[in-house]
Amino acid sequence: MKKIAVFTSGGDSPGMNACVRAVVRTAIFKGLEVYGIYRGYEGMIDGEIKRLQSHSVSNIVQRGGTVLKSARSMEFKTPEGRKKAYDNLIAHGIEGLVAIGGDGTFTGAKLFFEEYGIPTIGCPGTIDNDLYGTDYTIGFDTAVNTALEAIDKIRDTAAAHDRIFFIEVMGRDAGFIAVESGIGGGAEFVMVPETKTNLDDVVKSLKNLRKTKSSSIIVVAEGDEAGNAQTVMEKVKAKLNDPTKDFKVTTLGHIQRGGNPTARDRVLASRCGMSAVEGLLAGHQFHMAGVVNQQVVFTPFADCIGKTKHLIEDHLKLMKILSI
Ligand SMILES: Nc1ncnc2c1ncn2[C@@H]1O[C@H](COP(=O)(O)OP(=O)(O)OP(=O)(O)O)[C@@H](O)[C@H]1O
Ligand SMILES: O=P(O)(O)OC[C@H]1O[C@](O)(CO)[C@@H](O)[C@@H]1O
Repeated sequence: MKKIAVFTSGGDSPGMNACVRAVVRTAIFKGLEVYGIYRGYEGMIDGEIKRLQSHSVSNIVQRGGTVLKSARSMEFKTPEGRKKAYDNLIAHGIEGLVAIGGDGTFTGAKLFFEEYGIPTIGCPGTIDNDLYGTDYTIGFDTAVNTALEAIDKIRDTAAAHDRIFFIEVMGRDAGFIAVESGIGGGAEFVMVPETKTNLDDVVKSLKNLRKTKSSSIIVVAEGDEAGNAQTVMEKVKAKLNDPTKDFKVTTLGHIQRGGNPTARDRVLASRCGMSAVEGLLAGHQFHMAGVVNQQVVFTPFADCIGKTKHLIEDHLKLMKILSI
């Protein structure tokens, strides 16, 4: 293998740049030519492919977002789009790919490999942490810390005004950000898509808490089956039916996706990037390079997207015990 390309796809996540840098520098170290594909699969289809040198990735390890840009490409979901992408890769002589993204990115990569046979290694780049085959995804730690900082600040107002705050964090299908920011931020309740929320329990717990605490923080993952933070707040407010209580909703939104990556994310990203190139050279073809129990592990895309990564049981237990 002489020429490889790297791209970032799906939602950007802090640490993607550190990962790109590691891919580029490892590839050069190993004597390979390395190319950057801009705007994910969209750029693969449009032929936005440029040779990268070591200096192309200088001064990016500390930056959020992605210098290669990202996109959600509808065209890549079509056979015609994928054929165009393949033709562009062949025109550039690219023999291997490193895809940095989440489960959607790996779903596309698996299909593309099955159709065209270009070896592809994935790096887990998503703030959601919802990928099987790695303990943590690149960007998750930064996102949790951003959410935590916001929760700490909101708590000041909640306490000063005796308010009940519903704080919405990201996670369409996964509650990892909600649970870890909830534990770290001392939330009274966390609502996540993985477990069914009984709103009567929330109300009961708020009533009990009122005897000892005058303010409360409830962290709601955006994909909770009971609804988003606004919907949940309205339902709980109606059930609690206490006009003396002041309810507020804060949606943290995309602030969680940006910012300088934490040390943990930079190290994880660098390690996954290096391992992806080593994996390609070792003959892996449709695997994600993740880190499990401190060790690099190559997991087939089919498992990364097909198997469920469960929330840590102890974290859920902690939420119950610590919020009394
Ligand atoms: N079934 C599929 N077939 C082909 N390509 C796909 C498929 N699913 C996703 N993709 C491609 O992968 C891209 C990235 O997927 P998606 O937008 O779901 O983000 P992601 O990788 O899951 O990241 P995040 O977790 O941050 O949202 C899609 O825009 C699309 O181009
Ligand atoms: O920026 P977009 O495309 O609206 O995507 C938002 C989604 O992306 C994520 O940040 C990562 O998958 C989710 O948590 C969130 O629901």
